[in-house]
Amino acid sequence: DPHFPPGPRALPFIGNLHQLHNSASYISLWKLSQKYGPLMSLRMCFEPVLVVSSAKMAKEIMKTHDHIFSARPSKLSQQKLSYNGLDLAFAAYGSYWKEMRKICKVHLFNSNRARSFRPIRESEVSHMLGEICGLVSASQPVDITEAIMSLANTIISKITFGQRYKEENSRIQALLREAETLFTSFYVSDYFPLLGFVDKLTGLIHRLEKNFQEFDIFYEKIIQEHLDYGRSELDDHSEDILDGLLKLRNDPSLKFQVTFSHIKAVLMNIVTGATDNNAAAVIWAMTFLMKNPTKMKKAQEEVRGLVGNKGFVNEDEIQELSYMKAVVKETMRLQPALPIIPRETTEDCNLDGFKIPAKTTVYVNVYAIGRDPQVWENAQEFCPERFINSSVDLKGQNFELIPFGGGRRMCPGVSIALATVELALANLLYKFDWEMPFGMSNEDLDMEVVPGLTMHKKNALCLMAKQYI
Ligand code: HEM
Repeated sequence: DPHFPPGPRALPFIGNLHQLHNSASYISLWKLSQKYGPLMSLRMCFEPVLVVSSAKMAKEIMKTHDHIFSARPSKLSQQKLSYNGLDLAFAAYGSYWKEMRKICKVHLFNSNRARSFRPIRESEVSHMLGEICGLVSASQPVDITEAIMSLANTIISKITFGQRYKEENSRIQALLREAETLFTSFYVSDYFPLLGFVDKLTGLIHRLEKNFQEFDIFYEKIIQEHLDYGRSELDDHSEDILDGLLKLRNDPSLKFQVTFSHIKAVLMNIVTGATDNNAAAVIWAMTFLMKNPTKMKKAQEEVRGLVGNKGFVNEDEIQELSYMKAVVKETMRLQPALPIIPRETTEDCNLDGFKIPAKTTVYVNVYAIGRDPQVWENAQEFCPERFINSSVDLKGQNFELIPFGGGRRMCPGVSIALATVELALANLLYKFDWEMPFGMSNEDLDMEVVPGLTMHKKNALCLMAKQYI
């Protein structure tokens, strides 16, 4: 059809399932887009899918036609784990989502609140540095992956629930891993409703139900603890996100009554959306810097020059570290934590001369856009310098760099995320000199990715540290 963007041939029945649904689909789609162009059509079984792979087209759908491209495809696993779309991330686009988004923006993710978590971030980063110092004294290697995952977890759980998960930590970790797998599994019922029994036979439905129930018990317990202790009346503790959500239950100005299910659904978004993405950014940044020792040195000189012998980089100082911030942007350009953003059209739309029908699934390939040779010089190279004296930022206005998405559905947690990522990275660079473990060179460092929702480094990043200060 000449009205439709071009694309690779679809197979009978499954369509382009093999290209769209595999552990590195962002890479296979990026390669296909080099042949078929920045707007490409495929089929997921019988459903049409539009893949967007250039900054110019991302701007068309996230700015010019944002109101048409702001729905999300509705899939079984997401609906189940989001209490049937009572959350923000998977809610159907419409008045409910708008109100929920407003509530979250005003009450949960505003910049005042992001700032109020500063003491939590600073004390947890400091705690992590202490642990690493312990390993240094014992001449032990540092598992950066583990250190950063544990940091991201603790910070998000303290921000959200006001406490660590404590004894539940490993159980919550396992639940999160399982949720990630369930989010990215292929459900026959999503594409062939009449064959839904297949998902029962494979055990997926049972696993989904179990994961949902276990998370539900966990949220319920934490909610009860918050209510029982009358915590919100204690003035010596800063309000966590759950306190903020609980207060909304009796707010007459809201367009709907906030129930425990709404609250649990939003908690799910934060727990699954925030922790891993934050951690991945720091781990990849350290990996890139280890592979590029001159850039590592430059980043370390910047932070050490600024902070001197004070011993810790605080959040005011972070704002001065333009090279370190450029390292974060460059990392997110090359290894965006969420390489593909799913959207769906709500109406027919003309796009670049093509007709895109309503209810088309849209995949914005953030990974491909970050490597678009039309906008990025030496696109494959890790070069933070490209962001020095550049106005390109991560706030969703520069469509060549959209690791947090853009438009009305953009990530609302961007300030909370960057605050954690930058503080952790700056302190790792300031406090230690990093080397490969004995007998290894930086060429042995791989960039392999684990299949899943977040683009995680597959093999743990283990390094030797020498204390600088
Ligand atoms: C480095 C860390 C993070 C990255 C890379 C990231 C990335 C993203 C992306 C790409 C989207 C989809 C945006 C779109 O459709 O245009 C998104 C949505 C979302 N993110 Fe994040 N995120 C991060 C951290 C966080 C944090 C810390 C929170 C909460 C505290 C959060 C909460 C959400 C929510 C609730 C949505 C759904 C918004 C909606 O559909 O209206 N994220 N995120």
